[in-house]
Amino acid sequence: MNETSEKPAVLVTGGAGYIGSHAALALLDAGWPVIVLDNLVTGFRSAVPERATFAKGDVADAALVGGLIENHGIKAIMHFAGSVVVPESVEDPLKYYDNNTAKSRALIETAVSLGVPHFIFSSTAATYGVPDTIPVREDMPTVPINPYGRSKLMTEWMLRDTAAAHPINYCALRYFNVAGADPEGRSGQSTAGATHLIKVAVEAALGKRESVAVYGTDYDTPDGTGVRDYIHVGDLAAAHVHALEKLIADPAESYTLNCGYGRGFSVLEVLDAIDRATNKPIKRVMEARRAGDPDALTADNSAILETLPWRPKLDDLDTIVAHALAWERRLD
Ligand SMILES: NC(=O)c1ccc[n+]([C@@H]2O[C@H](COP(=O)([O-])OP(=O)(O)OC[C@H]3O[C@@H](n4cnc5c(N)ncnc54)[C@H](O)[C@@H]3O)[C@@H](O)[C@H]2O)c1
Ligand SMILES: O=c1ccn([C@@H]2O[C@H](COP(=O)(O)OP(=O)(O)O[C@H]3O[C@H](CO)[C@@H](O)[C@H](O)[C@H]3O)[C@@H](O)[C@H]2O)c(=O)[nH]1
Repeated sequence: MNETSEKPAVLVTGGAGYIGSHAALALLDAGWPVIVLDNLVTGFRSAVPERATFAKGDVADAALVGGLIENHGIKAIMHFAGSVVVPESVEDPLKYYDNNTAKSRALIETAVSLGVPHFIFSSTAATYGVPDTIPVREDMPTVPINPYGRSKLMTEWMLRDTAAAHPINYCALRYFNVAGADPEGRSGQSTAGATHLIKVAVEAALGKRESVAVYGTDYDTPDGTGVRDYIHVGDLAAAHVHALEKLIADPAESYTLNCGYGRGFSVLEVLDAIDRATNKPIKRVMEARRAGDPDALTADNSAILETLPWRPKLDDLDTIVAHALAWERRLD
């Protein structure tokens, strides 16, 4: 029996990027044919798995997207394509409202017009802003504090309203802090000029940066540095495959789910883990707080655990760091 031929192809936008390339691998491993659509603005052609079909282009190009949907019999879209740098969204908000909001609207419209029944969206914990209490639940207020978070929240709203009006269901996955790399070394984060803590710190550990800035040591946390819920990109990719299966099984239901482990690590704990892994201390430079950073942000993940058969398998900080380091070494 050929498992692959039984499953319809999935359109993965942003599949040449960090998280999308891991999701493409997870889909292929589970027997789903994958069509990657990416304009390579921040992604890499080499990150697209060999077993996937690649189309270079923009998610707002309705003729291109429509052709892919019709030619490949697409029944589900996983939408990772977007702009992801929070400080840049403050400096250039219209770029974010264009690439994340307006272009998502165009993609959703193409999906609806061609009857694509399922849509999975990369949302973010940034939709919560600075929550009053942690761990944060999906039904708590969404008050984003930057254009990036607002650009993503608006797309969640468009999906909610569209699913109420048209025969399409969706799953918005709100990622917490994504880190690590494919355990088999097939993909990882190659982003140029990355700002994410674990990526920056493994670059420093391997001598690609002088030091790591610790942004703020006076937060209301046990050691004074910011606390975040780091989720391994492999577990996150697996959650997408489960979400797809759930949308197909329950076509009348849509979901908004936190993707995190429900526990946090401080900046210093992350740097300690990397020091342990390399047996060499990274140079730390204590700096002022970065604007807009909450003290602590962790996920209440009971909804995803109740809704999907997803279970974390790589939820260990040392594992996340080891895989991030292994990928960073391969980039040399
Ligand atoms: N990295 C994180 O910690 C994190 C956290 C929460 C949410 N997210 C979301 O996850 C998604 C993927 O993020 P990532 O970290 O993999 O970023 P990334 O930059 O590595 O990937 C984004 C990909 O989308 C492509 N792209 C951008 N605009 C496009 C367009 N208009 N048409 C076609 N392709 C386009 C880029 O070339 C790139 O390959 C984003 O939507 C992001 O907002 C990421
Ligand atoms: O060089 C650095 C980078 C970060 N940090 C701190 O490390 C923590 C994590 O920061 P970072 O890795 O930049 O992630 P966040 O700012 O928490 O935001 C990420 O996680 C969000 C979800 O929570 C996503 O929406 C965003 O896209 C993504 O940038 C924060 O306390 C930062 O202040 C440092 O101290 N030094």
